[in-house]
Amino acid sequence: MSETVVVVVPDADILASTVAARLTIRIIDAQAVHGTASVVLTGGRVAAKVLRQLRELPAAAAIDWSRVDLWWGDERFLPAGDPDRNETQAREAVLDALPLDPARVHPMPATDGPDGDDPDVAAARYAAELTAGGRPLRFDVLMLGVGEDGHVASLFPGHPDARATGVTAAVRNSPKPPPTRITLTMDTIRQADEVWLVAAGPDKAGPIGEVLRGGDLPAARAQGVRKTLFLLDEAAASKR
Ligand SMILES: O=C1O[C@H](COP(=O)(O)O)[C@@H](O)[C@H](O)[C@H]1O
Repeated sequence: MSETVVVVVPDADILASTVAARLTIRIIDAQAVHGTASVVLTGGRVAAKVLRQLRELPAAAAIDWSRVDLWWGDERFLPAGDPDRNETQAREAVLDALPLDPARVHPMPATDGPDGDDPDVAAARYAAELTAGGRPLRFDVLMLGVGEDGHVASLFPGHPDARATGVTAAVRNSPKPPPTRITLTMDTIRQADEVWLVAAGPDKAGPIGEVLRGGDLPAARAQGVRKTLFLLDEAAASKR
């Protein structure tokens, strides 16, 4: 039975530092239990703040970064290095400064990658990477930002691609730019041990309130196998 916990802290800066601290401990604990840790990163403003905080956290020195697998929950389908790519933002925030094993860093394909600008083939390539060698879809922690409309990853409310099945999906005509994206499906998100929904600011209060009241938004269906954690600042939690 999955547990849902709501944590509210005063503001976005404190949220970023507490999420970074939780992530650090979660990775250390996962490595103690099974040697490695698998983390799914999200894009968006609060995610970048969380990653930047990792740079400042003394406890992060206890992580063996060479045994961390990094995946992404969604990606804006743009050329490699584009500043709007979630990967680029994560690299700039902290990844480029960490002693990661490049073979364990798994960005979603870019439009100038091996499949060109075909998002279906790129999404299929990522699904194959996720399941390579019969690897089970299991993540220690999967972080998600929450859009003003209640989207998570690139699963937008009412959008047909949000109902995609399989491991990953290509998204076209996204209501939020850029229009073409790659995303984990909801089925894949729900394979994570822990799902963390991280939201800050008054613009997130409406969807967060709706989700916590059991509304029918993608963010309401994003639940972990063991735990679903809402990590909010007071503004985002103000319409609970
Ligand atoms: O486009 C995206 O937006 C959401 C939310 O971003 P935010 O800046 O409002 O926090 C993000 O979770 C997603 O990964 C990203 O592709």
